[in-house]
Amino acid sequence: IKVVVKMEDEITPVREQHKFNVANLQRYLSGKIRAISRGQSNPTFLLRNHRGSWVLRKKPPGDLLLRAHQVDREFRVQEALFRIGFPVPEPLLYCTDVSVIGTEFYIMEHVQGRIFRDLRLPGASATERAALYVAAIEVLAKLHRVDVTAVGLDGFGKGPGYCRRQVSTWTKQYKATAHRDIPAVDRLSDWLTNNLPADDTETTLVHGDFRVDNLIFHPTEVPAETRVSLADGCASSPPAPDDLLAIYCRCRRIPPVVPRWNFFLALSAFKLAGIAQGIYARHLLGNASAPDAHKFGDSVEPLAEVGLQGRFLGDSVKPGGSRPPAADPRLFQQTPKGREMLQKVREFMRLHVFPAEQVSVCREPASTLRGAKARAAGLWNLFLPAVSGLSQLDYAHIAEETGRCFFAPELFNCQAPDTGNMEVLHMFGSEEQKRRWLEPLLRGEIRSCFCMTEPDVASSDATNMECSLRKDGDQYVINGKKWWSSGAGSPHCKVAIVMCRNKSHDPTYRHREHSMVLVPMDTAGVELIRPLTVFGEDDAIHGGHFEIRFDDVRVPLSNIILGEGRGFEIAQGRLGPGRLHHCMRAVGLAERALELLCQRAAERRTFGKKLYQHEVIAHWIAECRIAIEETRLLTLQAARCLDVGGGKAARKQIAMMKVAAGRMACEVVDRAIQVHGAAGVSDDVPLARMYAYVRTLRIADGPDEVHLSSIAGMELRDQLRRVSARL
Ligand SMILES: Cc1cc2nc3c(=O)[nH]c(=O)nc-3n(C[C@H](O)[C@H](O)[C@H](O)COP(=O)(O)OP(=O)(O)OC[C@H]3O[C@@H](n4cnc5c(N)ncnc54)[C@H](O)[C@@H]3O)c2cc1C
Repeated sequence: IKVVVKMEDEITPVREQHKFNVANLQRYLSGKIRAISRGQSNPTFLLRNHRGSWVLRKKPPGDLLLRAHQVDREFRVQEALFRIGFPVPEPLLYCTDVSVIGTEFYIMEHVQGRIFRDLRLPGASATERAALYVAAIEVLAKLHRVDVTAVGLDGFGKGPGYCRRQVSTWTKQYKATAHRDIPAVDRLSDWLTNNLPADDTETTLVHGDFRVDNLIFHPTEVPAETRVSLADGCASSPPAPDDLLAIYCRCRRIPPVVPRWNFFLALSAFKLAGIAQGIYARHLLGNASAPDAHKFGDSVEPLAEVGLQGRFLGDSVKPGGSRPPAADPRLFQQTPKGREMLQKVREFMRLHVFPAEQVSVCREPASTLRGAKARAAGLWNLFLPAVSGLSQLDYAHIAEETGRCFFAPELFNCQAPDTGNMEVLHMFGSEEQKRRWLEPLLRGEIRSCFCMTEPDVASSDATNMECSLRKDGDQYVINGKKWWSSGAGSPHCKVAIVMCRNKSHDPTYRHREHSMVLVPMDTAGVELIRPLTVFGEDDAIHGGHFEIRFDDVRVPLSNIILGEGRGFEIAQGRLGPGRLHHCMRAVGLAERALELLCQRAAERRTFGKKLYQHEVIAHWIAECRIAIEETRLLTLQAARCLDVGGGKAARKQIAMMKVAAGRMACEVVDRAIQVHGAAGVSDDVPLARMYAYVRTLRIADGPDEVHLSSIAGMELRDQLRRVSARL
């Protein structure tokens, strides 16, 4: 991200009133920069020749507002910031000789990148959008952290009293340009004057017009440090104001409290009203640069009204301080598209899924017909942000809904392990691998399985995996045994992603010995040995969990995903979203179990009372509700972290959610079973099957104990970092 003065995205002819003497400029620049002038439509100009391009910034022509357009100050600050590595374009020269082009000007590096004129950041994905907003806030905080004295700007500003000066300057500027009486502006000015913060002593560098469209973002990337630092902030898309404040405070290393927030909101609106009035006045004088300057006159009064509203907001806010972000339901709002899809999924479940479930209590396999209906309704592959356009947070709400019935995810082509495998292929697959496997998976034409766990080694430590990988000419040869390969028994399962190992005997290579390889299920040497049961049941709804032998299985070298030794990297990418989907489904399942519990407690009588009238049962109901809400918030928080910071940044939240969801769902279903008495363990209600499923959650995708150890490790690391940051 680079903080720069504004430039138009498109080069347009120089406006008549902005034209200057190009020959003079060329003469002046010869020996300094060789540049050819190509005008732009505002006081910032692109200079280009065969060697490169530069940017010229000058004062606008005509009578100017008091203390506005001080390009000499801009240049000086930019120089100071550039010296300390702050992301501004390199300032190159300043010309005070007004005879050259009519005003003072300076020239700086031309930075290439993305400028978003539309603050909704069209073209950026939901994840990227949130990250870009957060990056902007981080840069702002970084600017405010600059030590003015240390960068040589001591004495530059006027020191303490910033708020008082701001109110007075903007009042004067507004009055100098006002074309009619607007009482709201006067009232706002009076309120600000009479309500200045008592402690108005802080001095920092202030960018007078810090907005997203005054920033240049990297052409393609979001800064790596931004993605990582989002882990704690967990902003959504676009991030909520409280989130941005929390991130700002953290980056400035100040307590998460913003005193007199209402004053600053009102001041911002007042300044905007003043700016709008200034632009309109320049339009009346005929030297406005904005093409729609004539419209600004109409926005002055509404802006002042907004400022007056701002007075009534809380006197101070504590982003992430007075209340944890997770407690604010706005943090987990879906995008409009996400809400629309959730509604559609709910309606689909009501019309096509729940009625089918009653035919054969949660056991009816997903019918092709219902799957086709879901697909026709556009409810297909919703789990994959790149395909569905939904964020993880959007999909988390949908996964909760589909979690209420065992076979529902399959109807929407959102069933594990295919979802994780599709994610792997989408993120890491070659074009050929995508064409051959991802596309038919996305169309729902084939199924897949994921072969990581092995019978002979403790697989919760993935470095133990033994299944071997050996190169032989233009082929890989795989030998080993896997088990718990879910879905492998389905007749539609056509491909396995197999975690294999190329042993190096060097302990430093432990995490670089494993690779993931695509193995078509019909390859010679792949043998399904036996299906495994879960609590004695075959659990065959998605094709069963199989033990598989790989005996001299040969595949082309091009079947490796990402490259040799990249298995762990892929596993990290795969497991984040997959775990999130499991957990949100567990929340939906727990909701369903609580529903059944309450129905039973309300209709069954023992010892002269309805079950719920026994206090112990009433308390169970309350405890289940609390546990579900807690887990949902934790899970949605993990979804937001994933959206904003990616899998690496969301690791701790994902691990916490994974442990909490399995435990919570087991507890809720167990209580529902208890309330049902013997019926609870029968097939008349889906609770026994629900229990079997949620109990496996505490083992599958890594047992609770392993996650607890890694949460503790990350927590200790974070705590120690905080301590060292304070020192
Ligand atoms: C229903 C179901 C579906 C599955 N689907 C798949 C699939 O599709 N593909 C696949 O590859 N695998 C699958 N698995 C396997 C699952 O991922 C593994 O069972 C899991 O990773 C644990 O490995 P393990 O069974 O070898 O347990 P082990 O590694 O032998 O661990 C046994 C126990 O040791 C304890 N333990 C382990 N490490 C620690 C520690 N650091 N601290 C304290 N205690 C510890 C834990 O209590 C753990 O439960 C599935 C499992 C189930 C139940």
